[in-house]
Order: sequence, then structure tokens, then C-alpha cells
Amino acid sequence: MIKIAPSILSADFAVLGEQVRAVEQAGAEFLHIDVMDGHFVPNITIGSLVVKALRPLSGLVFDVHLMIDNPDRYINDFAAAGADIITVHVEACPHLHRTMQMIKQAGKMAGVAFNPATPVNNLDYVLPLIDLVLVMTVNPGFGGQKFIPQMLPKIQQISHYLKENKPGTWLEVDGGVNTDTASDVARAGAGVLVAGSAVFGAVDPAAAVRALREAARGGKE
Ligand SMILES: O=C(CO)[C@H](O)[C@H](O)COP(=O)(O)O
Repeated sequence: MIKIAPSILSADFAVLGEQVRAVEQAGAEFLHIDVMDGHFVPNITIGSLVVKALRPLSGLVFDVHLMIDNPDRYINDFAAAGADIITVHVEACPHLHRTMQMIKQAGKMAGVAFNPATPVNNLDYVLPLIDLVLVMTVNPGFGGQKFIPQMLPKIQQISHYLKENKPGTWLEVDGGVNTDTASDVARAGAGVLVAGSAVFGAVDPAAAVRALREAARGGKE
């Protein structure tokens, strides 16, 4: 069963609460929250205060994607603010195992993200601690970029790996996911589809969530 994770990166921040309610009512399961620090990626976006402000408004799974250097410094802040899943980038974590342990010790689900050019070769050693693998299908930092089709075999590879080694682990895809690409990523094995501009750039974000799910269904046997 595909889960839809609207990314608030492309939302209207002047009416953020209303937009979150709209996608929740449309049946989205996750709310993807893109945290950027101006170092790991060029952009600066959302801090834990925004997560804290949204938490009482929504029962969605808060899926916090830390695109930041030294994420260990902020794990407890985002956990206390109401994150359900905290995902860090393998490229930003010299001590990935310790970082995963910190997330689990904070009582949260732990995710690990891979940039498009990063090979997936060290999952084995952290697999017991992982609840979610995030495959970036654009280079992180900005919404509205074009899906990189060379990521489809990578999604397939990780999907097979997780099915064999830790079934039940979420496989999430982020970047350029829209009604044109959703069926391909679902067919490749993704179970959670992040979409920013395809949802919040649409005139009707709720209808866009439904359209995305329908498109993804075309890709799932
Ligand atoms: O992590 C991200 C960017 O770094 C965003 O979640 C992602 O790009 C979503 O935006 P869009 O769906 O418009 O591509």
C-alpha cells in the first residue's frame, strides 16, 4: 500500500496549517518536512519550531528529513517537537551507527537518506536500527527539480535488498515525483512517495494527493 508524503517545502507558509489539514483530509499518510541548513545544501528552510507548531494540528506521520551537517546536534530538538521519523543523510554522518542509535534512543523511527551519486553500500551495518531508507531522486536543496531516471535501478536494488534482509522497512523516494513519474517509482519498489511541487504547487493540493495515489497504483502489481 503506497503512502503519500506531501513535502511542505512547496507549501504556502502564510497558510501552512490549512494546507497541512487539506492534504491530511485528502488521505495523505505522512507529512514530509525538509530541514535545510545552508551548509549541507545551499538552501535554509525549516527548524524544530515549525514542527512544534504543526504538531497539535495534525495526526499525520511527521517525516523529518534533515539535510544538515552534524545532525546529531538537533535530533533531540526535532524529537521533542513531535517528529515521528527522523532521517539523516549518510553523506553528513561520519558516525552513522551512533546517529541511528541517538534517533532510536529518542524513541523515534530512524531513516537514512542517499544522494543520487552516493552508492548504497553500508546499509548492512546499520540495518537493525533502520526503519526507512530514503532515495533522493534529485540533488537535495530545492523543490521543483526534474526526476533523475537513473535512480530507478537504485530503487529496485534497495527494494530487493530490504525485502530479503528486513521486510517492513519503508522505502521512500523524494524529488521530482509527480503523476508522470509515480508509477515508475512504485513499480521499482518505492512504498512512500514524497511530493512537494506536485501537491502544493497544484491549484487543489487535496486533489493532487488523490491523483498521485491513483498514478502510483498504476505501477503496483
Ligand atoms: O528534499 C527535497 C529537496 O531537497 C524535497 O522534499 C523534494 O525536492 C520535493 O520537492 P519536489 O516534489 O518539488 O521535487
